[in-house]
Amino acid sequence: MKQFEESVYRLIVETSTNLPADVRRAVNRGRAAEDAATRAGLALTTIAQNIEMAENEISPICQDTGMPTFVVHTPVGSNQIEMKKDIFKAVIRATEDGKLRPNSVDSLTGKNSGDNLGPGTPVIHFEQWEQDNIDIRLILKGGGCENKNIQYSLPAELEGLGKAGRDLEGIRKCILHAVYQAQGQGCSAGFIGVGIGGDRTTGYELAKQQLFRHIDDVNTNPDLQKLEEYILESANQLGIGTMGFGGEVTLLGCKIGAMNRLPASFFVSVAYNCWAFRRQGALIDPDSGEIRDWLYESGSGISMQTESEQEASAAKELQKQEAKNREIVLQTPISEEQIRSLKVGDVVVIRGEMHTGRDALHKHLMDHDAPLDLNGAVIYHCGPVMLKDNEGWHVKAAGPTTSIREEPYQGDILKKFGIRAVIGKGGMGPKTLEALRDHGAVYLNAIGGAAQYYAECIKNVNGVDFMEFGIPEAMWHLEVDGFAAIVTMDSHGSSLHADVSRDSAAKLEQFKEPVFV
Ligand SMILES: O=C(O)C[C@H](O)C(=O)O
Ligand code: SF4
Repeated sequence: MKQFEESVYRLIVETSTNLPADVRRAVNRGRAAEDAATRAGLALTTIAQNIEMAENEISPICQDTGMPTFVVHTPVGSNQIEMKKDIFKAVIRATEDGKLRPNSVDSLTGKNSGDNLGPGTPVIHFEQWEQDNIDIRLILKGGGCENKNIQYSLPAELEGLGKAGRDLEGIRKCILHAVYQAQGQGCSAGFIGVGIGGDRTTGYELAKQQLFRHIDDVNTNPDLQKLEEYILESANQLGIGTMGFGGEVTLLGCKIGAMNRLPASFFVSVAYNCWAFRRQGALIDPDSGEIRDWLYESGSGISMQTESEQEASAAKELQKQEAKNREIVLQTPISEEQIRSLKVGDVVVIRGEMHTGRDALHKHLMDHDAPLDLNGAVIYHCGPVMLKDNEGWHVKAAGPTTSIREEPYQGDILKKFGIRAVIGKGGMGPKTLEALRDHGAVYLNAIGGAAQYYAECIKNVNGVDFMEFGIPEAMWHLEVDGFAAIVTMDSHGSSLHADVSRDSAAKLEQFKEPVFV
């Protein structure tokens, strides 16, 4: 099995950088259903562009390359111990090459192992089968969407939907509720895998197995097939939209599986996956270790440009120009006056220096000084993929992370350091909104997962602090130009996120009445 490690390496690179054909088609269907001139339409255009950039650059589609999870079927008699060693080696190499972000963090000390290895990471499931090939599949599911997974124990009382019993009706309500509670925070438009039954562990496992199904397959169980179709259609009426901006496209795929349960338990487990639905697989020759075939059609043949974009390049230029005219340039450091002139819906373009900061930094800044003056500064909720060579650090991928995690800290930190803008995704809560109003600051929503798109706006890495927090959590000082984002929370008390959340809660109630009786 000389080639096995190389084959696993190729599988990792392909998974991280080239979104497969079925996922691309689903995103394209979403684009066709959304009005291109809306905020959600704009977000989908950026997503489409980012998918092609990642493929061309052979760089991560999203900076969060997730929890590498391998599912391997091996012929009887294959040496799984050797395979595991090769998988580890391939993971280390892919991390060194910037195809995976170092994502394995000690839960007690916070120390990043730096190479994606550590207790419990990567995840590898082996299973024997009576076939000649090795079937190895990989999913890279990021942390933001993982945080939106949810498990229901029936019977339950669900917000907006009322009683959910131990039947298809109850299951239906749980799944709709799962999409609703994710809002835009898991980088909608998303895909969901649902596991009905099992125990708390196997229920989630079943849900994640569903994510390995082809998006266009048809469930062999007619009840579940109907439910899948119903959910896809109904979830898209919730009005959450891409990135939670509101709109027609909230869900791109729904796959449901069922297994037996204990008499006392009835779990419905939902695994939420962002649009950056990265999974691939290969059939491998058990003697040579070479790849015989890919298990999911490659995305390379599927263009992410709409027909009109391909045809009308002149019109596109005009559109671009118009968009440029509407944009507001924010040069850092930003004044309070400039911030006060902004309102929800404005598109801004940032020029100058911004500083990354996420969980570790926010906690630290609560009771420490900042390493530099942050008056008028922009904080970017981002954990980039970075590589170092003789010339210094380079950004390989740098999209936003879910901002709501910083809700306990953000308001205090804004005021303490005089920060004027926070960039992230998914929005923040009432405490931050109040601080934005009191202090004069804005929240800017960038497009989650568009890691190549934003990396291109970063012109220089000016420096870094807190490397001891690990690459994703360090405070990177980045020189940017043309970094576009949308004001979704302003300094006058308005929040697009609060509006969409309220509207979708009202829409959810429309699904209260029985459907499958
Ligand atoms: O960790 C990250 O970079 C992003 C994360 O996947 C998120 O969605 O918040
Ligand atoms: S940032 Fe968004 S696209 Fe990237 S892993 Fe997190 S949820 Fe997925």
